[in-house]
Amino acid sequence: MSVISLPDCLERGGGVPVEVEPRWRSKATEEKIFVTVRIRPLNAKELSKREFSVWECTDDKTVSYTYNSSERAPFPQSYCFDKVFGPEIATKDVYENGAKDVALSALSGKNATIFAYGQTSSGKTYTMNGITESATDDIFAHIKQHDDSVFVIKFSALEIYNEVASDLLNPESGPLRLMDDPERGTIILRLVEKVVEDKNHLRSLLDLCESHRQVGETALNDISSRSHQIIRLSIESSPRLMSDETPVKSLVAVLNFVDLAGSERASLSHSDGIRLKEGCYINRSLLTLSTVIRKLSVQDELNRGRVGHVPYRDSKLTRILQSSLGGNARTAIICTMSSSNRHVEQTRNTLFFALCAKEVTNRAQVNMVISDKELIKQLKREVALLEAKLRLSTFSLQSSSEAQLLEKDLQIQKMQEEMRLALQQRDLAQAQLNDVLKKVEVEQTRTLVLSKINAADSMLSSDRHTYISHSSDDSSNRGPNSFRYYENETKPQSLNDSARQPPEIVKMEIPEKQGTTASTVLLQEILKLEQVQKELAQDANRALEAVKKEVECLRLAQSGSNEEAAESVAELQTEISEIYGTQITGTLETDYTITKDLIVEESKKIISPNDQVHGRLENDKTRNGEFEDNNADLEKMLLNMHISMKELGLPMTTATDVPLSRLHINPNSIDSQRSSLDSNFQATELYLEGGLVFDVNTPPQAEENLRSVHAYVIELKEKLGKLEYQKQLLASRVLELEKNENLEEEPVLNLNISSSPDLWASEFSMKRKQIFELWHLCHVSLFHRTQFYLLFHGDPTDSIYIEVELRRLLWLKNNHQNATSRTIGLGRDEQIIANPASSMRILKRERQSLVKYMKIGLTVSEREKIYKQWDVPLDMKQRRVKVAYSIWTDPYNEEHIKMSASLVSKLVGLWNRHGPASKEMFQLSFSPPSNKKTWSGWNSVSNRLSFRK
Ligand SMILES: Nc1ncnc2c1ncn2[C@@H]1O[C@H](COP(=O)(O)OP(=O)(O)OP(=O)(O)O)[C@@H](O)[C@H]1O
Repeated sequence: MSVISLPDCLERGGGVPVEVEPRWRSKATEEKIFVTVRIRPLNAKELSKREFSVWECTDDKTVSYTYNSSERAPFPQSYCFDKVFGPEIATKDVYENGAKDVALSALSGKNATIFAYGQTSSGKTYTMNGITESATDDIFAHIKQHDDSVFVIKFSALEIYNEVASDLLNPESGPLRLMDDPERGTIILRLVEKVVEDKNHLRSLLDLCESHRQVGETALNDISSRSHQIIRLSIESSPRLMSDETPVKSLVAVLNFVDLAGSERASLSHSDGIRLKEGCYINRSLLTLSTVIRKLSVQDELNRGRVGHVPYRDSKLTRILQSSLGGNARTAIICTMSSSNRHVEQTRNTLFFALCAKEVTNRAQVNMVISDKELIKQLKREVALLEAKLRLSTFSLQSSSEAQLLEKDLQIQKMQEEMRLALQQRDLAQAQLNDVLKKVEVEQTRTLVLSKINAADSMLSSDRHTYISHSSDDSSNRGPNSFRYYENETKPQSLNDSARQPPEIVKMEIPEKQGTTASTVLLQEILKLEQVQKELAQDANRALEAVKKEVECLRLAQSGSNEEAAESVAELQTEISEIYGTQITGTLETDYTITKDLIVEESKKIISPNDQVHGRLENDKTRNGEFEDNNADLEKMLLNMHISMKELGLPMTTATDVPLSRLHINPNSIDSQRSSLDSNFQATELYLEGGLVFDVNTPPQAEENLRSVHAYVIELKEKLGKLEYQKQLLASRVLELEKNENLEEEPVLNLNISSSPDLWASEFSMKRKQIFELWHLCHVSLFHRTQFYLLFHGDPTDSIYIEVELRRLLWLKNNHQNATSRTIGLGRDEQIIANPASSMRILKRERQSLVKYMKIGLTVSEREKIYKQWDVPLDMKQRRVKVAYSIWTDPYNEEHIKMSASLVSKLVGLWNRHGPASKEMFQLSFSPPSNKKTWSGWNSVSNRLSFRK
């Protein structure tokens, strides 16, 4: 326990400490010195001398001079204080209202000082005795009420007489020495301090001190105090603990009761000698006190918060009361005064002192003494608190740094994002620029293509118009009876509708200007078209290869032994099947299935066991084994060839379906893609074989590819047409073999092909004229004539076809001459073509069809042009009938034949776009096969000829 106890003090310093140094103090509380004024009533002596009262309390805080008061008086007439007690106020009330609150502060650890100031005989001792008694009573009452705490009250007393401090409990100890301690203030050495046991003990001590105090008789006071007396109670309080426990902390405070000696005038007090000397010391010390108070008050007003020089050391009184005057204590001053008119001047001095004291500010603190252990704990807590504050500040600093780093990172990320967006914008701008450049390039290309197309369009305008008119005409115009040779008959039930539908032109219409369309879309479409063209070229190459092989088959069949030819043909046919086996997909497969059945059926008709021809062949077997084998090989070859051609897809399906199927193009997808094309391009069309329509605005390279493929397909079809015609040749060969059934040698086709081109040219011209005459005599189909005429122009490779046609016609002419007898044993077709009447009916029906086609397929101007060409008056009735019955009527007029073929081909769709009829521009197609033929030409193959609308 670090509480400085009395024994410790004695041992340590050999004296009695007048002040206990606390180890801990609370925050100071500033307050003014509590100043009150008490007016003593006139005593008997004063009354006897006819003195009278000139002061009175105008209220509880104001004392006023009441005698001859004048505004012109040099002194204030009224003085205000914290409290003013009149003559009738008891000391107890003065304590309660002017000292108790300050006195009891000592119980809560605050130093307290209560002293009385006034002239001699004004009632200071009288008042302070009562205050001390009341305070001690209250203190002990408090102790009694707070038994949870332990209180230690220590009593000490001293007086300052003639500026000598003496211990009132031990007056023989001599003058007390004062010592200044920087921390503890003024220490009174060897001052006896006694622990107060109880209230009585305290009273006895007080009595003891009173007995030791210096008093003397003066004129003003019989028992005049000639010294300044300081009664000090040191009060320590701590929580009550167990007996073996040491209190952790305690409150320590001192309570000073100061009874000053009264200022006096020697003239009034009649002091002399010792009394005068005492009076001088008293007045001097009081003057110092007044000076300190005045200094403190003035300094407090002018230099608030700053401590200037205060002459505490000028007197022992002020040195001892230093802490109570502007220091760590609560102070209450009771200024006593007599209301007698005789002491007005002294009273004014007292009031002036009181006014100054009222301005002095004290800073009282709670004084606490704590144990070393608790002190260590307290220090540790303070250290921990400081460390926490340090860490907090460090953390705040780090947090601030981290926050700054995070902010920098965010700024970097933001800048990076902005940079990325900027790059995107740059790329987008670059892409837009590229688009613009491409668009310009495409526009230039389009302009170039349009110029080319316009040039070509002038040539093709009539042709295109034909197609467009077919395509755009109201279906009612064509009607179910239009443009088919089987309309008037029962339609074949085995065919699906799509296979029997007239070929539709897939019109790739480019929408009119619809605003800006991305040029990239157009480029993509062009690339797609180029890809399609490549695929078409590949298919065409395969088709060419197959056709070559078929031609080789035929040639092998025409030369060498029959057995070797049959084997070679079989092998080649297998290869052809393999070539096309992987090409037919999608819709073509459906067509292929249907067509295949029809082919088989048709082939069976050709070589049917029930067929009369076949029957005759069967009979021939029995007569000639070699001929039997030969006929069988021929039949197989015919069948295989027919199947192969069907598998090619080109001749056995509609002209429109084949290319789309083989190109794997879905018309719907074309429409959808077409709709996305740039509307800036004018809607024009380029018609290709099979009804596929290509955009004429394709780039030059694409257009060139298209034309190349177009020509190639035409060539393929031409070759296929020749193959078909070869079949006719072989069929006629069969008939010829039947006719020459008595021949023992194998019927070998002797074609006598001229080796010299010049000889062949003249031979071709001669034989073709024969063919023209025979066509006319045998009433051969106009369509067949047209087809043959447009297909063969005298190439050396055409010799075989010319020869076959000529022999067939000769055979037919002979049959016509013996029509009645020769029809027996022939097939239905053969019976028809062998019958001149039937041929004539067929021919008439063809002419009637042409009349109808001229109305449907031609414009008025085109018809008028034809009328002029055929010398038909425009005002003539039935002009179309006249034309239809004029064509193919003069077998000896080359120009007439040329005009006839041109007109028929135009009407039925075999249009020659580039001037004179040529094989390249001849478009051969086959109508859907029919189980029940409604019309028959002069052979079964030509009967299937269909024409484009
Ligand atoms: N308020 C009072 N009511 C009645 N009598 C009083 C009062 N105050 C003082 N007296 C009487 O006046 C006389 C002088 O009082 P007291 O001794 O207390 O004065 P003092 O100021 O202490 O004088 P000194 O300074 O000379 O010691 C005493 O007889 C006292 O009983």
